[in-house]
Amino acid sequence: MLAHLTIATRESRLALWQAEHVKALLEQQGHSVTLLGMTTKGDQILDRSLSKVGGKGLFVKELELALEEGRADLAVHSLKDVPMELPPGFALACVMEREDPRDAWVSNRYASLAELPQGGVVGTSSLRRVALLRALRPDLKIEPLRGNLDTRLKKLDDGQYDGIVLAAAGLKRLGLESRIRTAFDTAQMLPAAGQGALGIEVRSDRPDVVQALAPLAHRQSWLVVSAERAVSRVMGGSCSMPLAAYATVTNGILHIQATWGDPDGVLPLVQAQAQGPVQEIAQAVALGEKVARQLQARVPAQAPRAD
Ligand SMILES: NCc1[nH]cc(CCC(=O)O)c1CC(=O)O
Repeated sequence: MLAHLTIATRESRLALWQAEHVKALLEQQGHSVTLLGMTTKGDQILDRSLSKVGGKGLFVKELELALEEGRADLAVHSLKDVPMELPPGFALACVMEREDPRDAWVSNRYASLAELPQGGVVGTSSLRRVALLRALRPDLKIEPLRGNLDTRLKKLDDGQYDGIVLAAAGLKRLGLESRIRTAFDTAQMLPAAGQGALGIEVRSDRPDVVQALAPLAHRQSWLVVSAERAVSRVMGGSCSMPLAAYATVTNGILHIQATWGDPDGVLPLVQAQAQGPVQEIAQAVALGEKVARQLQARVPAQAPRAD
């Protein structure tokens, strides 16, 4: 059944690109689609790190309100920004084909992190990136960097940093791939759960919208991000914890790796991995949970837990 659908979206250039992308795909299916742009708290608060002001949920609450009030039918999110547990009444209707999941080194001075001299200044506010960078290069000076992609690139170009780390997916979507000097190996900079994938949120009582979205779902991407998000969920994954989780599927076997970092940067990184056959989402989730339990068993008892 064809429908008129309204997409709630943030108004950053990346969020609008993603919403337009979904709009075009739904129009190809014969639906008519309009966008409803809105600003979220996460877009407004730029002077503090997300982990201090309330976490990932800050980017999705306003959009959920629009769904709840019937002003919109679906919300398009970078899955990385979507909390592990959605509030009651909401569901992830679909996960779309994943873009490049890697982190990218962006710099006007150095072609790679390896070329950066001792004590170089790197910009990032992601606790995961901070923990992984510290493990790779304990000499670096890591400075906070927030804002949307254009803001972050502007701050780099103003000369405040020798280099910054951004998700390759966002740069590629905005036609800024040329800014990527090197894409980090996933083994070196393990991506965040869901990085590079888009998720579409709906109200749980809208099977009609879920049905309209079915052709946009990408099965393999859904499997891998389900495993990754299970790691975060078990670990209590708020963004006040440096946590990386990355899964791939080859010949029906899902392989997942995860890394836990100490928020205070004192304890060494803890790593775990698992693999197994996957046909159903539940199997992917079980592998993610297994990796999370391995991590938990290896995190030193005195480690501060995220609150
Ligand atoms: N936290 C912000 C955010 N959310 C999604 C992306 C990039 C695109 C994606 O991962 O889908 C970014 C920017 C970044 O981390 O550099």
